[in-house]
Amino acid sequence: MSNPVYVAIDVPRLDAAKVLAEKVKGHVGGVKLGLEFFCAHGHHGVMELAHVGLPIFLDLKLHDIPNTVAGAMQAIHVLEPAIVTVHASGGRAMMEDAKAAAGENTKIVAVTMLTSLDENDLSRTGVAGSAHDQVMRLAELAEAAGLDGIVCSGQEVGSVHKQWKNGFFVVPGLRPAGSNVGDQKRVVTPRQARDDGASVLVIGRPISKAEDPLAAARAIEATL
Ligand SMILES: O=c1ccn([C@@H]2O[C@H](COP(=O)(O)O)[C@@H](O)[C@H]2O)c(=O)[nH]1
Repeated sequence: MSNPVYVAIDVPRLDAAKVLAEKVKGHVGGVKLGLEFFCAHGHHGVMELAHVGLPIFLDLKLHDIPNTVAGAMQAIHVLEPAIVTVHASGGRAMMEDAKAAAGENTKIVAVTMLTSLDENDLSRTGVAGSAHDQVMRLAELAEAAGLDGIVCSGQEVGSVHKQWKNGFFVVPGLRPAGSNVGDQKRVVTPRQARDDGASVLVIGRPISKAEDPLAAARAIEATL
């Protein structure tokens, strides 16, 4: 089985991003580039990181009207990302148009409820009910829109996996036992997420901020 860990490269400098990716590349399965990286370095930065030779996950969390999101998908087509994110709350038409505009080798996955949110945060946005129910509802919408899968926390991935048997599930908010959770609220260990059916494990600071990122990536790989 290939390594399910995608290392989140949330660092502002391109040279530091390349050094980190090169350092850990033997112990992760892919590289996740998000808003911080893409806003700073754009297409050029993604092409530079592609030289590392690992699949690229563009975590852009697109959320706009369908026509605009489809245009953004077409604009990143040339980068041949393995995975791209959109927000499920953008609605079914937006997700359908995103999928239609994507390259056939790119998986489109919908962010359901950010792992930095809990039920209090959800209720402040006007949504009553549990995180679990919100994730299940948006997963159903994403599946109906023809997406490949969703992003959810490890606390929900087991239930979603039972409902959507061949879905592709991206799980961030992962922390090796005893490590600092930071701004994440719905957290599990990488091993638990994998056992519950995660397809991709997104891990950022536990590797990127470790004193020795290579040792951290190796230690996480050994738990899987
Ligand atoms: O719900 C979500 C969606 C995306 N993310 C992204 O994953 C990484 C997690 O980084 P850590 O340092 O391991 O917390 C980060 O790039 C987020 O933008 C998420 O955390 N939760």
